[in-house]
Amino acid sequence: MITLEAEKLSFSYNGKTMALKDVSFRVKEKRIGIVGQNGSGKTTLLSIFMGFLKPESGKVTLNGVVPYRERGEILKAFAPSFEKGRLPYRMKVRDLVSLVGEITGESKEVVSLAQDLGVQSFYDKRVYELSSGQEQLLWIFNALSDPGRIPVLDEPFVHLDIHAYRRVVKVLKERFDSYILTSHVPEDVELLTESVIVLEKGEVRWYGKIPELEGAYEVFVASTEKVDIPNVVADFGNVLVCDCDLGLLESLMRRGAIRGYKKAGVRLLYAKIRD
Ligand SMILES: Nc1ncnc2c1ncn2[C@@H]1O[C@H](COP(=O)(O)OP(=O)(O)OP(=O)(O)O)[C@@H](O)[C@H]1O
Repeated sequence: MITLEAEKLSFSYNGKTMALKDVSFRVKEKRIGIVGQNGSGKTTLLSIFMGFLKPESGKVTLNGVVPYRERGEILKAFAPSFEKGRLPYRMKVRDLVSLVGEITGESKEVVSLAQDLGVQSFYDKRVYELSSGQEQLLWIFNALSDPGRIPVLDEPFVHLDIHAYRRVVKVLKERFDSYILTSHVPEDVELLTESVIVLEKGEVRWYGKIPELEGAYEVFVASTEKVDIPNVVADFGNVLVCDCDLGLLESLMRRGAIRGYKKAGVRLLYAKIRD
């Protein structure tokens, strides 16, 4: 179980950009998602929990440990994957995988993980030769390869194609019962986590267990179709978020006027965010 706690936590870069403002929450869960739009403060929050950044004010603990005071303790228990980190750039991927196997003492599992993630398809490349998506897969592999540590994944899907995305989702769902991940995509955190912290412009908009989110539906329409749907909260092109009646949606479905609908979940919180 992971317990993330923050109380009136604030952080600014260079004393200017307020990245987190008076953020408070307590989340206890095995799989936790941090979700928010670009620039909402996800990486900053994760960096504070990993002990890489010290809060300007307020309190923060991860499993009872104050991260910036005991970063060593945190990194013994958690394996962060940050896109902006460093990998041994001249090394061949195959050698890197072997090295990780030696370090963890779990060579067989490590090779099988590399295969399941699709990393073996670029074994003969050196790290500096990798595409963005391949490098990201390697970062994910790195964070997932130590069985003794809980993975912490910052925007793991951002450069991945649909096949790589599905492989990573499968690996996470089948092999890992505990991790923290950030994403700007509500559906990703709904698919992979049980509790979320929703950030909006450096503040917490909502936190808690995903099934506790009630209300509106997402309605899928073809872009050419003109459908009269009441109480539209937000319009994302051919996905509308509406606070409407289930009976109405069922009748629209029967008439073929809409393509489908589902509970809006985390997307409802996004729908209410205004630029
Ligand atoms: N090194 C930095 N120096 C100055 N400002 C920064 C720095 N890193 C982030 N910021 C600012 O802090 C705020 C939060 O950034 P952060 O990277 O935490 O957001 P994010 O939610 O992870 O964004 P994204 O989804 O785009 O990765 C933004 O306004 C960003 O411009």
